[in-house]
Amino acid sequence: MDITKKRLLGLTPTELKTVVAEFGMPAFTAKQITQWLYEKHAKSIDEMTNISKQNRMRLAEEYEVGAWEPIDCQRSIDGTVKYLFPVSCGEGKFVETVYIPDGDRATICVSCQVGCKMNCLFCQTGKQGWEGNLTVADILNQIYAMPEAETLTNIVFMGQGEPMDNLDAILRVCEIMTADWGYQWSPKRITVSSVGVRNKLKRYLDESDCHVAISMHSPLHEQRLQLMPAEKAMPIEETVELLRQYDFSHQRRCSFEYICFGGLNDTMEHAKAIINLVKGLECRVNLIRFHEIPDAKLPGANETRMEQLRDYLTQHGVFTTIRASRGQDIFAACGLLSTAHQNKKE
Ligand SMILES: C[S@@+](CC[C@H](N)C(=O)[O-])C[C@H]1O[C@@H](n2cnc3c(N)ncnc32)[C@H](O)[C@@H]1O
Ligand code: SF4
Repeated sequence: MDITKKRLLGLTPTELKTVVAEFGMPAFTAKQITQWLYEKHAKSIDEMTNISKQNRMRLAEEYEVGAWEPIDCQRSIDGTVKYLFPVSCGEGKFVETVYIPDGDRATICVSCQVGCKMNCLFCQTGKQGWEGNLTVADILNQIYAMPEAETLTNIVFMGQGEPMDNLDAILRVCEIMTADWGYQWSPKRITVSSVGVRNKLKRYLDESDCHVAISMHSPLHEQRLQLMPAEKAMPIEETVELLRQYDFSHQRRCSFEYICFGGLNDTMEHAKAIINLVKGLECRVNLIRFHEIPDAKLPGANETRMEQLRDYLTQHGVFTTIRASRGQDIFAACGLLSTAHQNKKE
């Protein structure tokens, strides 16, 4: 990691062509670098052995690959691993990234911001406040430099931050992950989660084929507003109305995340309102247990009511599952990520 150098990671073939042209190198060098980055996952310019030694040395004067290793990791008893990655959006800043193995699947939960502006009442990242947007290289690096990178089957943008608030970078990462010249992943393996942000969500839906997950948490305007200030700018009804304009009946999936707060948002009134809200939209609902955070006086999930909610919604045509809480013992579960402490320490 050399912060005085520019990073190749995150650049597209077109951008790499500009870079090599500036050095007076042949245009095909851009293709070679693209392959070293996104097919062979080289960690250093020196590994790019089909580029002449002299050109590698010239490139390395200004650039590095930019694969920055995690500086810390914590392991949960359930196999989940939480990494602490350095990022470039401000001195001494870090984000957390979670590796979640599950049978023959392995999911990475990626962060896109240091903290978050959205200030949801129940979220530890929200409590941190916003400290900066990650660059494309910072986001991609969490996948690139994760020790388990080769085993990954799925990516979820459900770590720190609101993806629609850093949309250019998110779209670029999705492009690199799915492009023929990139990782060549199917968009079906990537899910971007959002609270719903006006104009941005539409742009994401238009410009990407990856799945979308919307954090609903209440179908009722007043209650959602209390839990999530973002409801003011883009009410859940408007979000659903927008989603109705897209086709989720084939490859692309639309899901809603719903944290269960016992007695607060898991009643029959809520169940009926959810069914009414999503009527006619091809979607599924994921119920999540509330992972308690300090200073948020919200009730934990009631398991029985959660199961009743799941069954009622499913019986009424809204396929619903309960998401397993993973990595709770190392504060890696949904909504528990925060780097406020590490950032300050630095
Ligand atoms: C941390 S957010 C990041 C993605 C995006 N900002 C969003 O809100 O959808 C990922 C998911 O974690 C959920 N979450 C946040 N705080 C939580 C908590 N304390 N317990 C359980 N889930 C939580 C969010 O509502 C969201 O569905
Ligand atoms: S739940 Fe998502 S949008 Fe809300 S504060 Fe946390 S990270 Fe931000």
